[in-house]
Amino acid sequence: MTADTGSDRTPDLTYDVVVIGGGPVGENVADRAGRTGLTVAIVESELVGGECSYWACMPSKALLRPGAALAAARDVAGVSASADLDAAAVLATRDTFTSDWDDAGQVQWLDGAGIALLRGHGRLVGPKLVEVSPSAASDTFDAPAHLVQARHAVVVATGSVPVLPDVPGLLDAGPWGSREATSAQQVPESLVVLGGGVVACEMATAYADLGASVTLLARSGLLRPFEAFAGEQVGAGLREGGVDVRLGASPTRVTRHDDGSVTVAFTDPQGEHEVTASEVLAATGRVPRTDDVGLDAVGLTDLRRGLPVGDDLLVDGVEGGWLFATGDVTGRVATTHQGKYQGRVAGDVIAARFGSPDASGDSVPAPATPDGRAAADAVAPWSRFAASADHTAQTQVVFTRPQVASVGLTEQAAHDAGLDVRTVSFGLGDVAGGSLMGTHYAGTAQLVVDEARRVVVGATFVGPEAGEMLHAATIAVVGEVPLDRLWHAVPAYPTVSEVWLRLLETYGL
Ligand SMILES: Cc1cc2nc3c(=O)[nH]c(=O)nc-3n(C[C@H](O)[C@H](O)[C@H](O)COP(=O)(O)OP(=O)(O)OC[C@H]3O[C@@H](n4cnc5c(N)ncnc54)[C@H](O)[C@@H]3O)c2cc1C
Ligand SMILES: NC(=O)c1ccc[n+]([C@@H]2O[C@H](COP(=O)([O-])OP(=O)(O)OC[C@H]3O[C@@H](n4cnc5c(N)ncnc54)[C@H](O)[C@@H]3O)[C@@H](O)[C@H]2O)c1
Repeated sequence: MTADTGSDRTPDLTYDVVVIGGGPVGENVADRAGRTGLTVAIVESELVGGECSYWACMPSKALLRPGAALAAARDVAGVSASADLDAAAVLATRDTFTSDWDDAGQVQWLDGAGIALLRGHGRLVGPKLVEVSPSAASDTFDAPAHLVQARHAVVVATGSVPVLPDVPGLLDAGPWGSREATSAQQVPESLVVLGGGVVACEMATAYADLGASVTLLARSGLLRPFEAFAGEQVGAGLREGGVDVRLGASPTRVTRHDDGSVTVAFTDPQGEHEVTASEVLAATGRVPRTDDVGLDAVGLTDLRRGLPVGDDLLVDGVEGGWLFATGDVTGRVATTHQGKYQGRVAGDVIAARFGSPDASGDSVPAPATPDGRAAADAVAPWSRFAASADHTAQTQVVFTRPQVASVGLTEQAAHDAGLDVRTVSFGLGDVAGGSLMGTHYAGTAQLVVDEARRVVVGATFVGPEAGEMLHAATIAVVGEVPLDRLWHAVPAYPTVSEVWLRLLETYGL
């Protein structure tokens, strides 16, 4: 069903700001943009809360936590943790985290925040004009399309979609994607995982914990964008958990059999092989969701790498400074927390530029370019109107066993950026706090230090619950805290954080 398009049609509805996509990022933009009295509507074609709430972050972590807790308990001498996981109970708990795929709670939150919800598929049909047509997933499927006018700004927060590799037979085999892996109601007896990235490593861990026999086929190494030692330690952890990890393994054909099982043929440095399992999961990456959002209607094409934005989250090359993009669709971040950070920045820029004077007294510099940007030097980096952390301080935690937690630049990325860096590392099991955590507690902490400024520009922690150690490093990187001052941040004894002291001593302090 389509509406007449174009600016000659009278809009059915008008809001100051229209956000296309009600995932975690769109919700954050809407919330912040409304702070100075602007009216805001979110257009959502599926569930308010997006991928993260129902098929990504929350359900996947609910599947992973029981195995991590059990492994930690088993490693403590004197604790009797002989029980296995109760897979049915784990799946049932996961269902509570997704509210049984019902978004009523999030809709209630939107209501409370005064944000209008327009259920349906949003598509730009001209500058500041969004057509909202019924989507198959919405209960208004028979309703007519609406034309919605945005007085000031439209924000695209449509997320990303998975990519299926061009392997003969894979599409016909009806593979699982991350949605099926995070929402499965039964644990398959065996599972082949294609990919060596974050989804592959997390889901291989979860399904091995739940009792499936898992084979992971990674084209190269594991967790490639991270420091190499992270992938190596996660690979060792997966093998210890019973996963058959094959590196350098490229799938060549996938065949679904009449009995429901599936065979994956692959090559690796040793030759040609086959593995047959109950199910196959394609965890081979995602791309920004820029299709069917009407971006061509405002002159934007070739968006395979995402919607290009500046640090103010305004989309490059659109006149008038009204089109913003945030989250996965920008291609510059791929996690919920970094997308929500962008959402806060975009929301603040919109609120300050178009709303009543901000209670905080901050104001965003006036537009100075045709695409509505402030002059290049007018917005201070690290002000709340610039997503500066996108460049040098992105954080991520991979919830494998061991966990991988990182912030900022890897050693290689720092070299590529022309920095003269030195790395120091220390074993997590070699500090008193670590030894108390468990008999086999181990892991690695590494800092990447910019020698010219003597500040930390990157950090990676690999170990049990390493994610909880990350924020100290994030503060050091964002705050550009000199090592000589970090020396005075005294870690409590006996905690694993004492590794900070050991790292600084190793550096030479
Ligand atoms: C298995 C898995 C696990 C993950 N785990 C983590 C994790 O632990 N931590 C983390 O930080 N990140 C994690 N991520 C990444 C995280 O899910 C994404 O970065 C995050 O969801 C991006 O948020 P978003 O709002 O940009 O997009 P999304 O969450 O994808 O939301 C976009 C929303 O827009 C809607 N939409 C799209 N197009 C339209 C349209 N034209 N009209 C109307 N509505 C539209 C969609 O229905 C959706 O609701 C994980 C990803 C996967 C796949
Ligand atoms: N904890 C978290 O923060 C978290 C968890 C899950 C996902 N995510 C995010 O979601 C996004 C998607 O994750 P993902 O794991 O799908 O993507 P990814 O980009 O992390 O990994 C994709 C993997 O698929 C492999 N691959 C790609 N094409 C292939 C082909 N033709 N044949 C064989 N292998 C192929 C790649 O080599 C890589 O190992 C990522 O950006 C990730 O950061 C984050």
